[in-house]
Amino acid sequence: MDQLKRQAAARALEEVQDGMQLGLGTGSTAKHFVELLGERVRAGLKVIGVPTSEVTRADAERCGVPLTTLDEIDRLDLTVDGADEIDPALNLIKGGGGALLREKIVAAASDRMIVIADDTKWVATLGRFPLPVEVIPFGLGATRRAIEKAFASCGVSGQMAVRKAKDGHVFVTDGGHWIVDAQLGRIEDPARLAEALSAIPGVVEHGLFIGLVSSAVLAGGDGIRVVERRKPKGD
Ligand SMILES: O=C(CO)[C@H](O)[C@H](O)COP(=O)(O)O
Repeated sequence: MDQLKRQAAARALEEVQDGMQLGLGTGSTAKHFVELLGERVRAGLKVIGVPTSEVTRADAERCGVPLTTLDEIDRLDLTVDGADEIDPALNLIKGGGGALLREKIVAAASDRMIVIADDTKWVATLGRFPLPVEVIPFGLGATRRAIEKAFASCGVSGQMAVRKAKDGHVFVTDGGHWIVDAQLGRIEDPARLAEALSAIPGVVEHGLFIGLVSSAVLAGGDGIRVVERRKPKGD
């Protein structure tokens, strides 16, 4: 599986050109991309990256990839990131690694986003992977009830749990927030659900990435498949 992730990362690296400003994703697949990018940088490629998490920042620094922030620059040419699920419209569930907020800010600031994954992430309908919803700890009970209402209004329901870290304590995101993971099974209308969740005051962000991806690079036993989004981003 790790080999497939690296293959997908290597294919995405072919899209990187000298002088590009890049968004650097988070997770085990995105880590391969950062490592391979670092090899190219050490061989003379000139790029600058914006990391989507503190973990990716540390990886990029270790690999020698020069970094900047979205305060220093306005736009990114390309973001390369992983995903937990990818549907045929190239909508995603992200946030398994807990970096969904910065990942979405970076993706939204990018002209193009390439999602890289092994082909087990490809699904007909999003929802089997628990949907991460990043929340403010204050008033969590009220926020959870509002989330349940939003789910019901979109015809979905399922158990919700505050994410725990490996040490058993509540998982805290880079932004200091918590994550509620919702086991929904099937999300028939992810765009509608995304809108409903975004309207809740205690929800900082959610893991539905709608209309942000330009193309998906999927690595499987039969090789690499590149799926392009039908309409260019922004249209
Ligand atoms: O959204 C993410 C982190 O917030 C990751 O991209 C997603 O969890 C996929 O990770 P991996 O490549 O390790 O399977």
